[in-house]
Amino acid sequence: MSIGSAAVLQCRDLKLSYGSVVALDGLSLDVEPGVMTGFVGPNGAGKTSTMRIVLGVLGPDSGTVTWRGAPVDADARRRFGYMPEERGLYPKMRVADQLVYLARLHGLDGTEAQRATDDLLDRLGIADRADATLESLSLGNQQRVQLAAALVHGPDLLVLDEPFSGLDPIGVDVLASVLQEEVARGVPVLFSSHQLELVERLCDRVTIVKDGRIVAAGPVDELRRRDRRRVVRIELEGADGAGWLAGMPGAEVLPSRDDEPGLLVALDDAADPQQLLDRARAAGAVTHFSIVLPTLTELFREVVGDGGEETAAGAARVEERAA
Ligand SMILES: Nc1ncnc2c1ncn2[C@@H]1O[C@H](COP(=O)(O)OP(=O)(O)OP(=O)(O)O)[C@@H](O)[C@H]1O
Repeated sequence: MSIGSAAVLQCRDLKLSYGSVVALDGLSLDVEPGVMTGFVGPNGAGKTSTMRIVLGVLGPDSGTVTWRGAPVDADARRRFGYMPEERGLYPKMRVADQLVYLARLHGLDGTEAQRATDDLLDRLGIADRADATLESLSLGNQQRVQLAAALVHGPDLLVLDEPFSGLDPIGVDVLASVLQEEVARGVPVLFSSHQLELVERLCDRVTIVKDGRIVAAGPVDELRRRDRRRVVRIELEGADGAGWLAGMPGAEVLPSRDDEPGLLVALDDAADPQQLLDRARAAGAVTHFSIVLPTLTELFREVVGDGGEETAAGAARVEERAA
């Protein structure tokens, strides 16, 4: 995996078990300044556990977390912004009041706290809800307040557990642009998500976790380019479906993509694109044949899929090449 020397936050060899359940199995993770890092993986892979350890909500069984080269202590953590999965603001308290309260807990004086609150509610498009109780807001607007709570003290690092879940496209855009502003100020952002198209669109880097270990990490485009599989896009006249591909070794038909018409076929190391073209020609008139990059979703399916040894080997190769 890629271990960047510029990383400000470094998790090394984190191990954590809940009783007999191994949640983290030697997980190492880097977060660099001014970089948006997507933290993705299947349900139960260990994302929330990692984030809780970074924020000191949980202690690991072993392993270290350092911030700017030193072990993370309470002072450093006060400078972190965290949006936990379990959310946890006060439902009956007015939105602005609780943001001011949280900012003051983090050491801002009354004027600064009020200014930061007004500014954030404005940036997040909910200034008109400042005097409403949290519970009276729609879920999407409550989520915006949760992000405001993570940001109100001007943190040095943002760690966000599924900040986009349940948001409509406008809510996604609002949150995304606020996060991009933070990244532009140099604040590293680490967020978990199952919305891989969104991660691909927003993130500079992605870290993929499976079974408590990182299986791929690096710049999104680099991981896509370095995937061991080639994805071929074929347009074929005179043949329906993909029956003509049946039995070709190392070839797998992928789900269609909105932005790429035709048939998408992933070829592994052993498969020969020339053989694919020959077969296509035998089946009909080939009007298009090109190599396209896999999407993050396709890459994710490959490295975390339940394909047994072959998939694990593929994951190791992606990891190796990203190093
Ligand atoms: N409090 C707990 N007690 C027992 N097991 C737990 C506890 N919290 C998490 N686990 C287990 O630890 C593993 C990692 O869970 P974790 O919540 O970190 O994964 P995740 O990647 O955040 O999952 P998701 O995408 O579903 O939120 C899972 O097997 C989970 O069932």
